[in-house]
Amino acid sequence: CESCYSPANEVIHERHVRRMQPGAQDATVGPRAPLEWGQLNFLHTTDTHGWLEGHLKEQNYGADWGDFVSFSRHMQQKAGNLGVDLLLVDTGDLHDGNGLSDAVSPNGLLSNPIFDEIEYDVLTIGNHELYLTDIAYETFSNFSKVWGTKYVTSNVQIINPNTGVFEYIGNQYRYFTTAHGLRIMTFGVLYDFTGNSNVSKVIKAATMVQQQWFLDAVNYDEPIDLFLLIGHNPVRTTDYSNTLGLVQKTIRSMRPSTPVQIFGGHSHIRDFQVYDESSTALESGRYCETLGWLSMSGINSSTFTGNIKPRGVANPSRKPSNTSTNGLVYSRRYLDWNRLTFEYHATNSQASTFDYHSGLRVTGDITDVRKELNLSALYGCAPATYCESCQKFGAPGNIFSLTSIALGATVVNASRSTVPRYIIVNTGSIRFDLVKGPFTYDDSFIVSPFTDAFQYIANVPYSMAKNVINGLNGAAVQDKRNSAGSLFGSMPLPSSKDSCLDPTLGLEGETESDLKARGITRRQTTVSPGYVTSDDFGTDGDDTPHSEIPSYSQPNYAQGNASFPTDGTTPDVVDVIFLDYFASTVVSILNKLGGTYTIADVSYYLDPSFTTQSYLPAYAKMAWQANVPNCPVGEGVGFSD
Ligand SMILES: Nc1ccn([C@@H]2O[C@H](COP(=O)(O)O)[C@@H](O)[C@H]2O)c(=O)n1
Ligand SMILES: [Zn+2]
Ligand SMILES: [Zn+2]
Repeated sequence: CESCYSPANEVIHERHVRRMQPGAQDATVGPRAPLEWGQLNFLHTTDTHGWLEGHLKEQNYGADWGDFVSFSRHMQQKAGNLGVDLLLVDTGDLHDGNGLSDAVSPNGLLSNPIFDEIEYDVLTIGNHELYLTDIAYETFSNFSKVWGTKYVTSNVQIINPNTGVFEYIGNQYRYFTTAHGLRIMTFGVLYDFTGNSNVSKVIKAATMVQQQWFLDAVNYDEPIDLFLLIGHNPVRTTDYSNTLGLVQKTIRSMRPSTPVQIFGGHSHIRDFQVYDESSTALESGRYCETLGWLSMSGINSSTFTGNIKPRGVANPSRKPSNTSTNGLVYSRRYLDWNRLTFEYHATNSQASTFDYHSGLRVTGDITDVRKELNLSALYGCAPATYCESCQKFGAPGNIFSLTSIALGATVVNASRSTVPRYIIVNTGSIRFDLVKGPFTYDDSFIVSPFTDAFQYIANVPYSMAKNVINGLNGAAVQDKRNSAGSLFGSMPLPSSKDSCLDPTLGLEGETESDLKARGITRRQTTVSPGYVTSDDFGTDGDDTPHSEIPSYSQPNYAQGNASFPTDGTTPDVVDVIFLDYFASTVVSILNKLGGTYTIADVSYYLDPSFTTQSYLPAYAKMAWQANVPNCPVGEGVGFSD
């Protein structure tokens, strides 16, 4: 940057450099309109998966957690000024997807304290807090203690290591009164997850809704103005993982007219569903790409002291259905996670600049942790971009074309290197696109964060082995994929100057003619590719309009191979290599194909320290290191440290 550096404002400089990416457009379309503020308002995050540094390679999602700290403080201040309530909600999955959370053991050790800088009112647990025992205990011993009564895990327990007895990781429910007097009962419900390690227990929703404590909480002896049902749980009731519908129905059967406001996650999409005339549900994407906004008015409460229709701002106006007569009205919005968006919606909070000291400090903490973990260390320079879903499976730019080559080249047991082999991974193990240009230590977690190890069954008859991949892809699915965005379609946003709004952006409530009166004619704007969401309220939920990114469905499993004869002949037997994550599924597929295998036939193909986190770095060192001196940093890529 030309002007922002001085030793005294190193943090601003660092962040500014991170945003001044080559190739930035002159102008692009920002938020479409100011937010509608109601009696009760929510900001919602979910499935952050450690992306607190923001998207360093996509300015469209380029804000970091420090920017979110400043934004949330502005919104709290604004809520106070308007005389309304604002609640901050998170619905889990804090790890597995970024170096900031995953380059330490246990995951989250350094990123959770950064995450904790947001003043959440209620939070709940995700499945990624429960796969591994050390992470489950980090969540129980540290995270849940930081959040106390605000951490609500209504159906998740863990063995207390001191007593040996199962207890709730957080609280079963939270009953609280808002700043303006609304009385709220909160439940936090994880979907019926079964992949947890054996120290935790996920009580099925169908069981939970029959438990006496739950029935007592719904029939609480204090008045309830609204049920706040949060869950790491897709909101769409047709999603096979959804159990929020059952919980909502149970509450509704006992409380016919009390509003139930639902926040979900896990399927990584933007979504909003109307459940009934006083229940709606919002899901706010993934990976710090989306900040969810929901506002509502018309809640009946004898103790509410605030404004039902705050003045000087737009108000929610949508009824859940055309025939609703109960007076409840709603608005929902999916905000793109960038400074332009945050600065636009933070206006009029009476603060003269956007950045709070607390926000700048958090940005500085992120920079420090990135340095400490050496996250920008380079493995190699990727010659092209490989995407998860923007290209057909099998296309050269599809990431599973790359993994197929990388697996063949790196998953090699020296003592069996001449035995032909198939190497199979679940496509859900890949979490993000791999971008042309520098492939860093951080990127290795972004693309393939899990620590699933390579197992195998030796000498499987070729006639059987060649059909395993099809069997897996046709077999009952234990895996789930849901990808909502793609780097392929992302475009950088213009950098908005620190502490200074883009002058072409209107202030809240300003029309085009107001702008003209201030001498501002907007520059030609460009709609960038990104989220195009359709939900129960229609197609106006995306705060920033985008053009649609192509999205192709992918199979659940993909494979590479190596050491097959090159003369066109077929081998008699091959090694079938797969991840321990789905070993039992492979055994059952082989048996369906005529085998008589048991899990005792499965052993490690490589040392279990070589995992799904290892093979892409190994491949990058092998194939992409020579490109490093000429690496095109100009592909929207820059380093923050
Ligand atoms: N060891 C693991 C754990 C999970 N996965 C993949 O992640 C998916 C769940 O992720 P969410 O963010 O949606 O909760 C799961 O379905 C697997 O695809 C994995 O590969 N290895
Ligand atoms: Zn997730
Ligand atoms: Zn999840």
